[in-house]
Amino acid sequence: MHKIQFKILDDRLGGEFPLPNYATPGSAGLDLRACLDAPLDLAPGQTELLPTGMAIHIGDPGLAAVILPRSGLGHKHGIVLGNLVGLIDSDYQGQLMVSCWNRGDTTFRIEPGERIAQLVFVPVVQAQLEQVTSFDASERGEGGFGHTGTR
Ligand SMILES: O=c1ccn([C@H]2C[C@H](O)[C@@H](COP(=O)(O)OP(=O)(O)OP(=O)(O)O)O2)c(=O)[nH]1
Ligand SMILES: [Mg+2]
Repeated sequence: MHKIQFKILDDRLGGEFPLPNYATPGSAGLDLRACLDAPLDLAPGQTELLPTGMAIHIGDPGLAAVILPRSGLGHKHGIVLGNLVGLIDSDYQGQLMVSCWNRGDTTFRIEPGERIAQLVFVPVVQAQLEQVTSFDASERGEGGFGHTGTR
């Protein structure tokens, strides 16, 4: 288990709002909570940047974190992320923010402390780009975007 430093920026976190934790031993994501002062009604098409009340410092360039939608909110209520996926750099020390987008057709109420998205830590490879003028041939070559067909 990796150790990642975090700071509580909203006193309700760890009090009335539980700290992020893995819901089951096999869970990949830590749920992030909307640290709102009052319920927020997100109208169809509306996007709001919500604070999570916490900051992390990953500190290792070989790791990053991604913020992903919760499948229940996304599928049943159309509550996904305005940036589709949030990428948290290993040197970011600010508050984790969640861009919440209501892509559905009904208003959705987000309650203070509600679990709105999930945080997944992922390995990262930083690459040094090496400029060339031609590549060794590959089977695919420049084919893409459906090149291999649909069946
Ligand atoms: O959903 C998100 C996405 C990003 N971030 C924070 C952490 C991340 O390290 C930083 C920058 O994100 P990104 O590089 O994706 O945004 P940018 O538009 O390229 O901003 P910057 O110029 O600061 O890199 O913002 C969040 O808190 N939530
Ligand atoms: Mg960036």
